[in-house]
Order: sequence, then structure tokens, then C-alpha cells
Amino acid sequence: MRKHIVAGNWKMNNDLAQSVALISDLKKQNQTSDAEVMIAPTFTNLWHANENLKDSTIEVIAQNMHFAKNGAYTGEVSAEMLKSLGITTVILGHSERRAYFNETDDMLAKKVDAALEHNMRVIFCFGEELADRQANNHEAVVANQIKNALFHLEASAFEHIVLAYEPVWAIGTGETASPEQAQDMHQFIRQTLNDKYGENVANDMSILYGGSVKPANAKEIFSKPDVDGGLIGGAALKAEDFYAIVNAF
Ligand SMILES: O=C(CO)COP(=O)(O)O
Repeated sequence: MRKHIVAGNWKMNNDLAQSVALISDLKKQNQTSDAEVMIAPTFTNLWHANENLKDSTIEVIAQNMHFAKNGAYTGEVSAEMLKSLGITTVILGHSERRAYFNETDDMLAKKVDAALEHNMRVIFCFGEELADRQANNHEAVVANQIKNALFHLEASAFEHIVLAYEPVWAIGTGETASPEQAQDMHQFIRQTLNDKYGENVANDMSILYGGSVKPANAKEIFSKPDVDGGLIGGAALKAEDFYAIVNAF
């Protein structure tokens, strides 16, 4: 079902003490919007974060996982391991994973399959680079990222998927897509889903925008009809800023 979602991606930030402090600050915030709220701490902080937020309205989610059940994959974490902590949602395909850790569409398709096999929800990220947009190729790039990793799935699988459009040129740069650019792309994404799976899948899909969302610009971005929420990086590291965004709906 389509809903408002605001998810904080902590990336590789916050050691244990900082994470404990931020969670304590988050618990003091007041939510006035209907958004579903999530935070994605590092693997090392998942257990305590989840224990601390069990009775709260904040869901603790993972930033990544491997596609295999277990085995000789040094440094990796599986769906079963996440689920053993009570984590049932995972971010997959973030542009930093694609750029710095060579994650390909094929690999992401396997990760999506593994997450769904374990009854997990996936926040699937994609987005074009600056050169793609300058070459007016952004829609084709995004359509391919979605098709290559997700279009082998049956329509029913999309109930467990949230999409996150994050233009690479807007991540951590302070430069956001304009609300109109976000809306245009989100509409295109919904149309792409419609063409393949029909109206129900397209209309029910929650599509998040990510890339320099801040308290000052969240309201305008979230006011667009095809923007269902945000994936927040830098501004998710301060409880007040994060909740200003959560409450921007
Ligand atoms: O990559 C992002 C969230 O996943 C966005 O990061 P920033 O909000 O820091 O630009």
C-alpha cells in the first residue's frame, strides 16, 4: 500500500556511544505527520538500536546485506542474520554501494530475491549520474536500473518493495533535484511500473526521493503528488532536523 515514509540512512556514521545518544534524542521528538519512520544505522549499531526502539514508532532497518544464506563471504551479513535481530527491512542498491563496492544490477537482483525469500521488505535505490542527466539520458538509465534488478519479479512481490530515487549528483552535495525534477522522475517511474505491471502496482508503490533533503526543502519536495517520502542522509544525523523532515508531510 502506498504510504508516506521517511527513512534516515546513517551511512558509515556514529560509533556505539554516538548511536545511543542519537537514539535517545530521536525518542524525545514529537511526530505530527502520518509518515512511517525508519532509521538505518551501521551493522554494529543494529542490535542496540532495535532493542531500544522496540516499543517506538521508529523501525530499525539495514543499509545492505549479502544474497547468500551464509558461507565464505568475509565481511558480509545475510538476511537470516538481520532477521535474527528482528530487522525486516533492508536498503539495497544505494549509489554508494554501486559506485564504491561494485554492486551490479545482476547482484542486486539476487539480493532482492534473497530479501523477499526471507519475507523482508526492500527499499530499492537507483538514480542517474550528472553526466546522464546532462546527456538527457536520465530516464533511460533509471528505467534500466529498475528493469534489470526488479522486472523478473511477479506483481505480488511489489507489495514488499519501496522505491527510492536518488540522483547521484544530489547526494551529499547540498544540491537537490528541484521539486519539479523529482516529480517528473517519480511520475516516469510510476509509468514504467504501470507499463509492465499495470495500474495497481504503480499506484500502490511508495516512491521516495533522496539527495540533500533538509528541513528547509522537505515540505516542497513532499508536496509533489508522486513523491511519497524521503531517504535522508546528512540531515538524519540530527534528531531535530530528521523530525522536521518527518513532520514536513
Ligand atoms: O544518500 C542519501 C540517502 O540514502 C542522501 O544523502 P544526503 O541526504 O546526505 O544527500
